[in-house]
Formats: sequence, C-alpha cells, structure tokens
Amino acid sequence: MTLLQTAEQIQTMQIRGAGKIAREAVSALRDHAETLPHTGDAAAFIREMEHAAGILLGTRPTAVSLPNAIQMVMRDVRTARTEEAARRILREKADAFIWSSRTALDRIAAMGANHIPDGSVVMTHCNSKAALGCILEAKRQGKNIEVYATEVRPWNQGRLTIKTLNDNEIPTTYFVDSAVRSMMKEIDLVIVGADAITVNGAVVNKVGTSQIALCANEARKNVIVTAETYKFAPRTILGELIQIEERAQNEVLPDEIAATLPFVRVKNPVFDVTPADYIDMIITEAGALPPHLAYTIMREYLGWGLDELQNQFLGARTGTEFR
Ligand SMILES: O=C(COP(=O)(O)O)[C@H](O)[C@H](O)COP(=O)(O)O
Repeated sequence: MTLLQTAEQIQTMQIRGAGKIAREAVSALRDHAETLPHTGDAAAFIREMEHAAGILLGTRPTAVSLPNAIQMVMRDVRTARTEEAARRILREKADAFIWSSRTALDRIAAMGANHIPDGSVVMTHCNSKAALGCILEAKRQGKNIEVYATEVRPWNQGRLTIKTLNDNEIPTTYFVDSAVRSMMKEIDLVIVGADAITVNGAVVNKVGTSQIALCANEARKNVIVTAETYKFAPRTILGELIQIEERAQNEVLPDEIAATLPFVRVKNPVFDVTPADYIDMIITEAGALPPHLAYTIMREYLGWGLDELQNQFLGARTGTEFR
C-alpha cells in the first residue's frame, strides 16, 4: 500500500483506533522511504519525508498517538548528516516503534487483567485494542467474565467489539448508547481506551465515554482507562488543546433527509473529554497510575524535553516545523 493509500484509509476509518493508526502511519513512512531514489542528498530526502509525515498528520486530528509516533520516528532523522544515515535511522526507529507499541499492548493486557476479578461484568465503549486486550487476557486466564458493549453511533464500532468478544466465547450484552445509565447497575467496572490524555489527566476517547464515566461515578463503579504512553499529549503542557474531530453530518443524518430540514443543524463530534476526577486509573505499559500522574509520564516516557516542545510549538505557530 502506498503512503497516500494509507492516509486515505486512516481518513476514511478503514484504519482506525489510535494505536493502529500510529503503527500503520509509521509503517507507511518506512515503506515510503524505500520508494524514494537514492540521490545522496540528505536534505532532499528529509524534506520528502517531512512532506510525507505532513500528509499522514493531516488525516485525523484527535488521536495524539499519530503525531507522537511520527515525532518518535522523525526526530533523529532530521539531524542525520547523510542520506544513508537518515534512511537507516528511519528504518530502525519505525521498527522500534511498532515493536514497542505491540509490547506495550501485551503489558497493558497483563496488568489490566489483574484488575478484572473473576465473575465480574465489564462495560466497554467503542473498539479499543488496549481495552479488549485486558478483557481477552482475563478470559485466557480462565476468569469467568461478561461484557456489556455499547453500539457506538454513528460508526457502530461496537459491532467490531462484539464480534471479537463472540469469537472468544465471552458472554456479551449489546445495547444502544443511550441505555448506558440504565445498564450501570448490571455491571462491575468500566474499561475503555484513549485517543489522547492531557497533562491534567483528562482522557479524550470516543464520544460517549464521558457520559459513561459520569454514570459510573454516580453508581460508584470504577472506570479504568487503558493507554500506551504514546497516547499522552505532551504539548498540552504548553496549553495546547486537543482538537476534537468533527466528521461529516451525513454520518448521522442522510443527506436526503437533511435536505428536507433546512432549520436543522447536525453536529458530529466523534470524541469527548472525560475529566480526571471520573477516572480511577490509567493502565499504561509503565504501570497502573492515577490520572494526575500524566505529567510524569510525559516527562519520563515520551523522551523529549520542554525545550524541544517549545521549539515544536513555536514552529507549529509559524508553520515552519513539525506540526
Ligand atoms: O476511540 C477510539 C477509536 O475511535 P475511532 O474508531 O474513531 O478511531 C478508541 O477507543 C481509541 O482510539 C483507543 O483505541 P486503541 O486502544 O485500539 O488504540
């Protein structure tokens, strides 16, 4: 698949879920480099790769795993002295990212499963590989668990989730998003994934997550977020906000109906923000943490300092550097 095809598939959500978007984008960068002729001109190679990275970055705005993964790969490529060094660094960093991303999922699954007691009923929302990994691992350990899964309008990611659960013979209850509060009394805990985590520990995930967390808080049920460390958004330290993606109106209301309702406006925000106060723990590959430790994760695991962030931030403002 070409880089443009990958970008298109991310945009149209054939490739979706924050972790997968990051892994596929990084493989697309690595494969794209292989298609470029060897000219011996390091600057031209780096320019072309920055352009390619820009295309991928422009696909979907919310999952911070995408810019974080691209930064992890491109950071040292930018300072390579020769084209060959730039190519080698890019290959190595891309492979390392993909490997560490998969390892992180395994570690999160192992830790998350420890938080799912035998006999419990778990509610999940959307289709998160990290969250499902914990549920599947609990089942693999022989725990007798049940899952309550939401539909996830308008894209119905819940159908992907119930297919995986069914394939793994996990008893599952499926219901419309608006039934979440009614279902809360039947479950023991909530496990979801994340697209971005801000410096104050707020979690950005599929729209509806914040309502689930609110209802869980009211019902005194724990909310566990599962997230690889590259889902933390370092630039929120500098006050940058996470952009909530708004998708096309016709995902919610067909054009032919909308055309008959000139006074009706359709909104389709596809993510929302759950404040840290409604989250009991965030399970990362670095351990299970309270959300208020988000800053520590950013400093210790994302591996770039405030100076660099400031430069990126100023660069982004003037349009001259990494987005
Ligand atoms: O909100 C979504 C997917 O939204 P969309 O379907 O719009 O991409 C998932 O919960 C997170 O991305 C985490 O997923 P994972 O744990 O797989 O990274």
